[in-house]
Amino acid sequence: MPVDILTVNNLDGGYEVFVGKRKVFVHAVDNVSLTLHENEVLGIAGESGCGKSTLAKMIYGAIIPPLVVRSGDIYITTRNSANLKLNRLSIDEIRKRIWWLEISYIPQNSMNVLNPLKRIKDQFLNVFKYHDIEIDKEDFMKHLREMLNVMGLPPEVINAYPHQLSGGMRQRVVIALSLLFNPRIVIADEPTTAVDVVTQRTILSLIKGWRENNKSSLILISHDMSVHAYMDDRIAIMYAGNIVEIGNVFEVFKEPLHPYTKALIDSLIRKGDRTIRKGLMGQPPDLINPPPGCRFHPRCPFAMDICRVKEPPTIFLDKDRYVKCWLYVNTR
Ligand SMILES: Nc1ncnc2c1ncn2[C@@H]1O[C@H](COP(=O)(O)OP(=O)(O)OP(=O)(O)O)[C@@H](O)[C@H]1O
Repeated sequence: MPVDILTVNNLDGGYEVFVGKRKVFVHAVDNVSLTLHENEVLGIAGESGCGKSTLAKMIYGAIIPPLVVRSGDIYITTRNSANLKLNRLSIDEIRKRIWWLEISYIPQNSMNVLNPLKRIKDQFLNVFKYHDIEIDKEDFMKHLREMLNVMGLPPEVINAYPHQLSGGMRQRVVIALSLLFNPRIVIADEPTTAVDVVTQRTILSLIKGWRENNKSSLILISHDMSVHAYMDDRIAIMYAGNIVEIGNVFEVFKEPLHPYTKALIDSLIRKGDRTIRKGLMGQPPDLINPPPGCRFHPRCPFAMDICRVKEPPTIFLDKDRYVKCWLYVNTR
């Protein structure tokens, strides 16, 4: 039985913003529940704007206005086996006890987060200072060289400034920084979208290798289904703030249940196939005013009357596989 190290229960939230003088709520994460197992890659897939990054920020505890969490709980089991309710901790406790040590976050476009005025070694040193961790200079340099090596970077990078490195190298430096203290959980938000495909493959392989060696868990956010096919153990499919399907990646690719999952998989280009892939018709809904019933119904080729008025229930096939769709009610 896999051990759950992170549990998200009915998490709900979004952005409180003004449209003109009117305050509105962008409901980006709608009642999401999921678990993350020890030593696994859980992918989160879905079109741009479906709430993947918002969910990641909420799990990480980076709740900065206008983002608000309206309800739900997040539990984490730390490396010393403490069970913590993350959303009960103050931001200071999260900073000191959780970030970098238990959970690291690689944000979107992270190659741009490095301080342009500081050499790479000083950026690593800052993380030690931030956590009040004293380290002998020689041990620090040794650890730094090791971390850069894990990410396939030469030792010369230590003394470089960010502008002296290519985009792919900066990206790998940021990933090495996030792995500095061997966190139990890494959340990587589109870690390779800003780099070319060859660099993308290299970076994904390096992350994969590091994770397998350290037996850490990875939440991997990407809109690219081929990245998920390569990296994931389980995959969660997100649509308009909901997780509409979750399951073992092989099972989901072999037998997708939700019509949205089917559409995402059908849009993948396959070797030797020269036909133009049909994209999914229509646009994701406005999350200020999402459609009633199933949020996917306006684009769903199988929509029934009930889908237009009532939110579908979550149907569990087993503990780790569920689908949120009326098509499966009374049929399984
Ligand atoms: N700071 C913000 N203020 C208001 N709305 C926001 C903010 N950030 C994101 N949103 C909205 O929240 C919704 C979910 O966005 P989110 O970035 O989480 O989606 P995503 O699936 O990660 O997409 P992408 O991959 O394009 O970032 C979108 O409608 C987006 O416009």
